[in-house]
Amino acid sequence: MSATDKQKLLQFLATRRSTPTPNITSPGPTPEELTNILTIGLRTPDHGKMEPWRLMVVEGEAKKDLAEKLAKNFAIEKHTLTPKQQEKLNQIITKTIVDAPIIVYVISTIDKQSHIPANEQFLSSGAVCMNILWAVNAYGYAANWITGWLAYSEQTKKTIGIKDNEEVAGIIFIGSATEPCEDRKRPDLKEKVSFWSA
Ligand SMILES: Cc1cc2nc3c(=O)[nH]c(=O)nc-3n(C[C@H](O)[C@H](O)[C@H](O)COP(=O)(O)O)c2cc1C
Repeated sequence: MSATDKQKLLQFLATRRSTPTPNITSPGPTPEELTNILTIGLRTPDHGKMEPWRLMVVEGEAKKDLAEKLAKNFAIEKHTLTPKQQEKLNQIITKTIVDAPIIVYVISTIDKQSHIPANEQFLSSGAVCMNILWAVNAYGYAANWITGWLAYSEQTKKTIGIKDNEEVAGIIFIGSATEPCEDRKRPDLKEKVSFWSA
């Protein structure tokens, strides 16, 4: 890799950021780009080569079906959420799901009998989510990784076909940003990094 390419790559790594879900709209990746994004997503560290994850893509008409089913579940379960959570979810169910061209569910498939700890299997799914964000952003598209009720509602898990040994690690909304977004406050290395000494 040339020095210029390295600089460009490092600049990308240093500045990549998510886009708020209400600001994600069309266009999204082409089918070929999506295949590359998901391939990069699954090129992920995985203790024991277990591949303890699967991906479910929701796009096109399927998003409308999902939005309708989620709206029904939400009506039943929303009393368990704070007013602020309800407002945010309502926006996602009624608008963002329809606006964002592609939604990817990253599902952790945990083998509890394995000698690889369950939390390591789940961590690998987190790495898949992060890799998908890198790949989406590298193509110049916008994305956001969310969970909350959409990932944890028992009724919704049934709706989308999450099995007993599975958990949703992330729901990645993918598309283009309606407007440039400000970066958020980033961690202070002095607070977060220490150097161990005996
Ligand atoms: C596991 C996980 C779950 C998240 N769930 C939500 C969520 O439900 N709602 C939300 O507004 N943000 C959620 N976030 C935060 C968003 O992804 C946020 O946009 C992100 O932290 C921004 O960081 P970035 O700009 O470095 O990508 C979650 C983040 C992670 C890692």
